[in-house]
Amino acid sequence: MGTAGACPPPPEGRPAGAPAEHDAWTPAERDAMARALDAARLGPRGANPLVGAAVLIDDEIVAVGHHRGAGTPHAEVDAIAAARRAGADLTRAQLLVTLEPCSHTGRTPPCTRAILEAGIPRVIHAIDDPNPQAATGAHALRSAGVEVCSGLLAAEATALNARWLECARSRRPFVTAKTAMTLDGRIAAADSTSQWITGPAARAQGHALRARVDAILVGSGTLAADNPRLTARLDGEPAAQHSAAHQEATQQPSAQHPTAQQPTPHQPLRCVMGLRPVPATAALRADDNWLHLPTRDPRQALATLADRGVGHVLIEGGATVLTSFLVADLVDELLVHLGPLLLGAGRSAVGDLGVSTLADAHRFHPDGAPALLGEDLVMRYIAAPANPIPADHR
Ligand SMILES: NC(=O)C1=CN([C@@H]2O[C@H](COP(=O)(O)OP(=O)(O)OC[C@H]3O[C@@H](n4cnc5c(N)ncnc54)[C@H](OP(=O)(O)O)[C@@H]3O)[C@@H](O)[C@H]2O)C=CC1
Ligand SMILES: Nc1c(N[C@@H]2O[C@H](COP(=O)(O)O)[C@@H](O)[C@H]2O)[nH]c(=O)[nH]c1=O
Repeated sequence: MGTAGACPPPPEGRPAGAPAEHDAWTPAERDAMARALDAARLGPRGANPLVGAAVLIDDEIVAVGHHRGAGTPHAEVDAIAAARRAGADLTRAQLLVTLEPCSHTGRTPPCTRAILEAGIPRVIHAIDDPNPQAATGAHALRSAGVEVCSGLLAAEATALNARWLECARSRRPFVTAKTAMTLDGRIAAADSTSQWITGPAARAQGHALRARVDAILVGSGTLAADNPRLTARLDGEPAAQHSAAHQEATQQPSAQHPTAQQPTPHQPLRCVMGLRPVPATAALRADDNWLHLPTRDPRQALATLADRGVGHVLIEGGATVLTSFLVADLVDELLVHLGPLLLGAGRSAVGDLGVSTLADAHRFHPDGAPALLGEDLVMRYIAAPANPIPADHR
């Protein structure tokens, strides 16, 4: 546990998420927060932030936990459970967590309750929670007699969730864009055929993603060309060659569920964006869980989705719609599924971004290792906060 006086001043008055590093943290506290950040990275991107936690007793990390996505235990609860399994005496522990513990009941009970029930006397969180519903956690813990400090590795914690924090600030859904392209960057042949560029294993991962987002969006061009169903289905073969971390992050269907064409329990809201009316015969009208967004403005589309309670939307294309979200810097996460074929002509995955010189390129950072699913390469990228260009690429 940190020495008396090592706790930085209470964070009141500091804007949510603002870094406030302090030089009085012990090396063990720093190590534990670094482990919590590493654990956080294992979680899936989306409507929820990436959060990790570590339990420290006598300068020893006795347990680490992280959040695995909506509806699953929060990082604090995960770490506390792991500490209990290890037989740790939590009344002597400090809990280090990358985001302020929540004090509200969402899909899971408040983390403050779990901390108080465990009898943990000291909590260090890296950054404050910008969600007004959850942001009273530090106050609630202090009121109950827990010592609460914040600001340790705050810059790293802010960077980890930069795009999520931006979504929270601007009250818009987190945007994942997925595109299945050929080796020469085409998403459809000259005659508009595109099914299928990627194989069953990569498509199965696409369906697993559909099954965890709140909404899926395509443009009216894709609707006209493909008449897609846009449902989440466990079709395709289970993937054989990808890491456990990748499997967890994407909630890849396991080898035990190779069922063909079976709808998953959660279905996303199926959305089509564009001014054209949605034909009465469109497959996505199969039930009421669909929405026409009669706009070409991506911000307008996201505002409408936010009003409908959508926290995570998947943009599946086509190129025109994807380009409009990229131009507006509204793609937080980009998934590229690369099929081993060449077309030489046809629809490019991305249209004109208004970039005329390399220095203005939209840059993304790899988010985990690429995975080979069947014969397709699946790559995950995260957008930089404001697409800064690394110095060595200038
Ligand atoms: N391989 C893959 O991963 C995918 C491939 N595809 C393929 O892509 C092709 C379709 O791509 P694309 O033609 O680009 O179609 P889009 O699906 O991007 O739809 C474009 C249409 O959407 C409307 N629209 C919505 N927002 C905007 C905007 N910001 N600016 C301009 N128009 C907008 C316009 O129609 P309106 O007049 O209604 O406003 C426009 O014509 C098909 O061949 C399909 O098979 C599609 C998805 C994924
Ligand atoms: N062509 C292509 C994809 N295309 C996407 O899948 C949609 C069809 O969805 P559904 O009708 O529900 O099966 C299509 O309109 C487009 O959004 N996806 C991929 O993973 N790989 C591919 O090669």
